[in-house]
Amino acid sequence: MAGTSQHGKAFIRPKAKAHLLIVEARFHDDLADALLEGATGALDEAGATYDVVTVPGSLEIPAVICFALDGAAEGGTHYDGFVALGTIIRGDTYHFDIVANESSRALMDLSVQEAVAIGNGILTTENDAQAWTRAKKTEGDKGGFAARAALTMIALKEKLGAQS
Ligand SMILES: Nc1c(NC[C@H](O)[C@H](O)[C@H](O)CO)[nH]c(=O)[nH]c1=O
Ligand SMILES: CC(=O)[C@@H](O)COP(=O)(O)O
Repeated sequence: MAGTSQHGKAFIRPKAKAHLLIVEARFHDDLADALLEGATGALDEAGATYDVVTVPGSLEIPAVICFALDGAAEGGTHYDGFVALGTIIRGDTYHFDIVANESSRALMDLSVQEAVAIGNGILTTENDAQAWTRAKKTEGDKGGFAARAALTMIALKEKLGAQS
């Protein structure tokens, strides 16, 4: 995979034990298993705890994060950060662009408008082969990358004194 790197120096960890929500889209089931393995492996390694919510497709992921934020405001579980996992593989129609662009846009809107720590592990690929290279924990490990990115954002929120 071109430009593969673990970007180790970019990652930091929160001081306290963090609790995250992984929101995984299972549109491509086997790839979802691979992404989840990477993400949970990275969170376990960091000593973080997590819940997992499964949705049908990547377009559903941002709304679930909103539900969790609403739930926390109503006295439910508070999550320090979120990991979004999914795979979008180009088909024959414009649908790919909608799912890829809109899921990403909504995650970015949430992260900057609501100051939410999110790691985006939604793959957007031309074909299955590209997706597998990126999803496998032993190769691109984009699930693990997204989890480490979420932990880094939680740590940066802490460091900069933002409300958790
Ligand atoms: N084609 C892909 C989808 N499409 C499904 C949508 O995400 C959504 O579930 C549907 O429109 C119902 O609201 N999702 C993926 O994650 N990956 C795809 O390749
Ligand atoms: C995300 C997609 O493009 C795909 O799953 C849908 O395929 P198609 O555009 O051929 O309907």
